[in-house]
Amino acid sequence: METPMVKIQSDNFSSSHVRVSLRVRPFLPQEIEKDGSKPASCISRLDQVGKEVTVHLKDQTTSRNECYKLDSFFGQEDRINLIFQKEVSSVIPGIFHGHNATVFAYGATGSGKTYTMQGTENELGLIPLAMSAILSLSKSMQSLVEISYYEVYMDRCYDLLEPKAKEIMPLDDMNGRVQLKGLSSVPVSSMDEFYEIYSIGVQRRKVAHTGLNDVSSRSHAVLVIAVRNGGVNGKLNLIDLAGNEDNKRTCNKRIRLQESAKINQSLFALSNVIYALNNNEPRIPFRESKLTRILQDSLGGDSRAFMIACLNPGSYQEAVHTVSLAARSRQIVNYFGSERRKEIPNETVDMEAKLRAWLESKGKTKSIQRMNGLCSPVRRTPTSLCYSKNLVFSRTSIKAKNAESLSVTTKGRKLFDSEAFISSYAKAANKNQKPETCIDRKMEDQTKCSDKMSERTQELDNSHQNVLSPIKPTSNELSDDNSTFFSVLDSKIPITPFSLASQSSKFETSSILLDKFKESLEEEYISFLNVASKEELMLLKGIGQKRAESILELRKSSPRPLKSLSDLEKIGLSTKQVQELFKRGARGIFT
Ligand SMILES: Nc1ncnc2c1ncn2[C@@H]1O[C@H](COP(=O)(O)OP(=O)(O)OP(=O)(O)O)[C@@H](O)[C@H]1O
Repeated sequence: METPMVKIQSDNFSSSHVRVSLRVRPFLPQEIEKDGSKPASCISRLDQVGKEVTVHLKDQTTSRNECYKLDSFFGQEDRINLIFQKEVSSVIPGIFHGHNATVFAYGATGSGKTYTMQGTENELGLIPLAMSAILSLSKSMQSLVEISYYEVYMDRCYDLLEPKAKEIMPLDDMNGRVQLKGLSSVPVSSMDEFYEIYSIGVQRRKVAHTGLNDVSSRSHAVLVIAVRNGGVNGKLNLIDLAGNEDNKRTCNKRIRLQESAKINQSLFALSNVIYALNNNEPRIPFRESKLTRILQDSLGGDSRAFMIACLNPGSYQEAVHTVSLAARSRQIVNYFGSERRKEIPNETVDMEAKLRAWLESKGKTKSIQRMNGLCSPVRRTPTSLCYSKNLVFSRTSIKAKNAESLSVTTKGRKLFDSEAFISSYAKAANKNQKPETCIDRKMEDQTKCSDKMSERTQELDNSHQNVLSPIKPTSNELSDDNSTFFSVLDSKIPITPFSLASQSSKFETSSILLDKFKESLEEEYISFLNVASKEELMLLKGIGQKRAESILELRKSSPRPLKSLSDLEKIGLSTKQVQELFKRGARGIFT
């Protein structure tokens, strides 16, 4: 097939910014009905606003829907050449000036990653298009071009062009740059030479995986095109990432489960790195996986990177999984005021998908099982919707930090305010009901919640403020003595109706009151853990730097990952430690 003339576009990358795009492949012949009708696509709508595109995903069977923002979108009819022209060609001149660049294809198994990167006989992929562009520039600039090809499997690197080579080791050189010790490279001066060498590597990769009785890519394949232009070296990494997998649906076992955990872990690490770069975070977690460590000199700084998230249009769950991680990678967090915040469009996020991605990345399958039990489909979406708004509210609330006190004071009210709880629970117990909080409202009807979300932001703020604003206790039961409350907190200590023995009705009221109080204190504690800064977390008794960091890391997977106390087990705590932590935290309010 003839190589087309490659036009080089102007650079649409901002400094350190990793662009993230979505590509949807067409339905395959086997996915089309016998009568020729195509299944409905999980992409229901696209909105282009300025330089961003909002992708709306819809599950045709349950009507669940989500939307995410990305840098660009390529539909079923768009050719790979268009992706190359719009997103990749602009990075190529920089390689000749010593800038590194990376292109990743990310997505579930069978979503079209290899198709997009390698192409077919009829359509060139991003790899041959990039190679061709680099070769033509190298001729005019009289520079040398070499390629290397390796794979990262189970967090280990293997050369695909030098079969006898040992494992490749990433090592830091004297300048602090990562060198891949043992990686071979082969000079290339024409497309024919390239195809000859590259196809050997592709074949080796296939053979290696046929040995594992598997046809899908379970390793990340990295093709490096290195350019030596005078005294300047630059390179382009073209990466066909291993397919992300939902272990719950694939029922992976043993080696497959381990592979899958490693794949998901490295993909999550990659997403963390991209997120950190796009948000100008001071620390970029390159060392979280072998893949990110290898790419350290090709991401960030003056490097350029582009992630293309590939999608099978027929799988809503996969789409949510892929797009949420892709969108999370590019999400740029700006801490702006409440006025601006109201302009944020209704954006729903699948917390479960994100949390699952995080858990899988950590290989925490037990937690996933437990989570599956906890999250019923009915509960999921409204929870996600309102939690995300709740987060927006709470973030504003915790801006003002009081390092002296656990109760973080902001605009004249307290977050995690015991007094307000005591008062509102005392009132509620008399009516034998729990006072309404923003958390109760999460359980509202899904559609209502979605439609009225912007209106509800203010409402939620108000309800939260009502519960949290300092009110003097009105009930005698809880005004001074917290001992009963603490015996309720400690499940091992039976509640002894000591002073209440003679007044059974008073005891019943108190008991209901305390149950509800404990329940809601737990909810508020969890809410606090979901939004507090590291410093605020460390003010809680039992939470030191390490635990605070683990909670923050968990929060990277979703804006509100903790829904109950048992979710704290996901940061590696035992059930006993969680109970102890909560008890100490709750006691801390009163001491
Ligand atoms: N844009 C496209 N047009 C037509 N067919 C496509 C397109 N993208 C993918 N396909 C077809 O879809 C199937 C899966 O694609 P591909 O092998 O590229 O997926 P993948 O994401 O690389 O999967 P894996 O992770 O298992 O390697 C292949 O049969 C491929 O030919």
